[in-house]
Amino acid sequence: MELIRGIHNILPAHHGCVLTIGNFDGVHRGHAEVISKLVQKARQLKVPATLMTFEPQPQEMFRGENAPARLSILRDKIFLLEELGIDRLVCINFNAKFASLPAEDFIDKLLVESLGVKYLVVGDDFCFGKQRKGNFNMLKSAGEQHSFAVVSTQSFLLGDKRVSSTEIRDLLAKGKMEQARRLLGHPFTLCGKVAHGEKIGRTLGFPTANIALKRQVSPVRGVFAVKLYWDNSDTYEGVANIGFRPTVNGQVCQLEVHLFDFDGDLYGRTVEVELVAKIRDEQPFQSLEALKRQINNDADKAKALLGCDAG
Ligand SMILES: Cc1cc2nc3c(=O)[nH]c(=O)nc-3n(C[C@H](O)[C@H](O)[C@H](O)COP(=O)(O)O)c2cc1C
Ligand SMILES: Nc1ncnc2c1ncn2[C@@H]1O[C@H](COP(=O)(O)OP(=O)(O)O)[C@@H](O)[C@H]1O
Repeated sequence: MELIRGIHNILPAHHGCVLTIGNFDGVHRGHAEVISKLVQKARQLKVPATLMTFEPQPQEMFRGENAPARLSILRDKIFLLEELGIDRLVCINFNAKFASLPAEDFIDKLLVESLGVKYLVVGDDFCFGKQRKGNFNMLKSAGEQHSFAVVSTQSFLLGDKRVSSTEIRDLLAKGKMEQARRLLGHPFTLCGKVAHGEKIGRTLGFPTANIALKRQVSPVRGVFAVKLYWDNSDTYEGVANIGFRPTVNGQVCQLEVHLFDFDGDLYGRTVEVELVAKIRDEQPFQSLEALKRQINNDADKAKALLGCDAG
């Protein structure tokens, strides 16, 4: 998959594509359905299947910390979109300048002149351009004028439930990991770099890799059975806490993972943590001793949930 970062990197050679536009947060089963149709059309028209997305996500630019917690960071999206057969990802830096681009310019300059769209798939509630004046009907008439088809995505249902990023966030917040996984079509993971912490973990007998979530707000909190891996590593199993660590007066929300059969050095490594099942909510403890006893318990539960050997 080719990654094009920023409008200025769209070259004349990129003219001609089938396109879909959106956040694709989580790259869930509804997204996968849209992408599969797009890829089919691309193969038929012999042009690249192209997806336009925004970084940060528009709500993050407009609402800052009040934006909903993300299901996937760009790195995860790239991986998942590539697996689904997207040939080109156009990632637009969503800043005040881009947000003020008039809807007509978005269509004429970007979609028609630069990208040479042959077929466009968007939700029929898709709004774009300055003051969000651009809409589906406007795209439809531009399509008639420049001879490209504009089709709307259908809601993808699992059972009687519409698969949406909001629904998945709700399931995750309630700790319903298996249901969330079903709607996502893949496990929910958090990704980040292992940083130095306060070195308390090892004194408790539970070294914990502290994984900085940077600006990512986690849609989940609490204690989980997890799997952890990086690049082409083996998969390690463990138990993790995501929260503020009230017992040691933590100030920022942090992901901490203790791995069961590991005694290496993880500092500086970018790791992916799959949250398999929730064990409990985070809570304050009277002493580190009490916390240690609880973590022991959590580790046993995690081992049972992951199907590891007891002990
Ligand atoms: C499985 C697990 C469960 C945890 N649960 C809690 C908890 O309920 N409350 C809390 O304050 N800290 C909890 N912690 C976080 C510990 O406070 C933290 O790992 C410890 O302070 C070590 O910090 P350090 O890695 O910076 O040395 C938990 C950690 C793990 C690994
Ligand atoms: N079983 C293990 N699980 C997690 N981290 C481990 C393990 N064994 C060794 N480590 C290493 O120890 C570090 C965590 O030790 P800890 O005392 O909690 O220090 P810190 O406060 O810096 O996280 C990890 O970042 C990792 O490099």
